[in-house]
Amino acid sequence: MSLLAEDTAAADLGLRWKPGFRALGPAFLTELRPTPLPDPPYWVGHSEAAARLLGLPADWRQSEGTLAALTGNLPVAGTLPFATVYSGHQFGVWAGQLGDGRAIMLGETEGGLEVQLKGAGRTPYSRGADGRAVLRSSIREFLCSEAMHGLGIPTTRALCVTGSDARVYREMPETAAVVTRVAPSFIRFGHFEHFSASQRDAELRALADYVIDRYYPDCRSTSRFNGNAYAAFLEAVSERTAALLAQWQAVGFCHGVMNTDNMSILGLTIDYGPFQFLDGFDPRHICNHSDTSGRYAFNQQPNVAYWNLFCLAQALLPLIGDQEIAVAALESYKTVFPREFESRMRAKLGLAEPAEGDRALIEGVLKLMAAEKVDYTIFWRRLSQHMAGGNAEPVRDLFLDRAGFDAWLLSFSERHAQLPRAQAADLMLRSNPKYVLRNHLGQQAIEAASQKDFSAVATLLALLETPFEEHPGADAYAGFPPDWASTIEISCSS
Ligand SMILES: Nc1ncnc2c1ncn2[C@@H]1O[C@H](COP(=O)(O)OP(=O)(O)OP(=O)(O)O)[C@@H](O)[C@H]1O
Ligand SMILES: [Mg+2]
Repeated sequence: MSLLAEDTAAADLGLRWKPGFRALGPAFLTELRPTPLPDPPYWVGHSEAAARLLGLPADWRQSEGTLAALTGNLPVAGTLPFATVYSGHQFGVWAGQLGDGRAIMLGETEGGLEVQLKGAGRTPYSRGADGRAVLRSSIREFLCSEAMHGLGIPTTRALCVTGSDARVYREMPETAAVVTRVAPSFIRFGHFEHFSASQRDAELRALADYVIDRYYPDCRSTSRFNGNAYAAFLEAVSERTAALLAQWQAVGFCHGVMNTDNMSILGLTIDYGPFQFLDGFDPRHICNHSDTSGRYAFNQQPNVAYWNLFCLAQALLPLIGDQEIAVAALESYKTVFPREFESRMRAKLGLAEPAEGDRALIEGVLKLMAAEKVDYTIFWRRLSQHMAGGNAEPVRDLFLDRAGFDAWLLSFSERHAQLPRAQAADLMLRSNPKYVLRNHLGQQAIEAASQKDFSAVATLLALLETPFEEHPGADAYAGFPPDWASTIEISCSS
């Protein structure tokens, strides 16, 4: 019997729904409803861009029941919510079954977007935890999802955050919040690992076929790997992941929890927990306070992604059928990542076309920055402004080693000597954001929101949606982090 059969009231979001992932059947998910929060919900933040993406009506927040429905307090008309099962490797160790312990899928829209409520209550996969998310981590996830999109980086999106005064206990009492997330698919490497590790080959095949048919149809007609569609799929995921990692490294984004259950099969950034945009450039920066060994340090990320892809390859092995082919399907990661990374870094340097010596130019400036932990975002933006006609002094001022910087700047200028400066400046200003979601900015918005002032969430969102624009009057959001920023400790607790 339908879970909705007994509903007397449901909110109509004005969306049409289709079975999507749910059609895979009960081996993959458990149907259940979100658990209502005891205290009335309120809006904390919302993204009109995500609303347009979903095809919501212009007055979507005004329609009756929407706030309650997106907090999990009222069913959404036409949906049969569920939680999915996955497993994964956490911090390099097999963790066994995990699953959506607090993310509940409402369903998939006719437009092909899945909608999830993160923090909407316990599921059979909660493993003793409370199924909730706290306000601070929900604001961070909401803002960063939309910020990544603004930066042009593939990501799950966030429609809104709703809050409630309901208590949630972490290290201390906090309040609950729910993020409405949106993505073409929330399937992770861990979904494949789950069925492979438990030797359920039929389910593994059904899942792979579903993902290939929906998201990687070209793999069916591959001429590579003796026409092995599963190997072609693995290669395609490797390449998307490589391209994603290149973007993370170029923008200075540290994910913090690159477990295989937090790796999207579509190459999207997923699970915004202890992430951080670098302040000073420190390649070994560890953003997750719980990551004591530095497994997920900034400069480890490309290798970790490859390690995670290896886990995916292992999971797909029963389908691929040949170890050598599986390993071969991972190979392109090693060429796509450096190629994409160099291309992104060249764009940051205003270089549309490659030339010999570019790698040295990139490595040279990163080395100088690392030596003095120069602010990563500010450096690139000031360099862009210099290219756009500004004086070199503001860039120079970032370095104590003036001679070292001057030598680099000379080779940079020589590289640009024959190139049109306006075009280079334009490329740089489109590649080097002025605004990123630094920890302290998120923290200020969180502190205001916890006093029920949600204006800072909205202000930050507006800047982060178009981070390459100047936004006159908002320079305070583009400055150096205050001293207290380095004392912010963000851990897995969320
Ligand atoms: N408060 C909680 N209640 C129930 N399950 C939780 C809770 N926090 C984390 N989990 C579960 O623990 C596992 C690992 O958590 P992790 O922090 O990677 O994910 P998450 O932030 O909950 O969600 P997602 O990856 O969907 O963004 C997942 O199975 C997750 O659902
Ligand atoms: Mg997760």
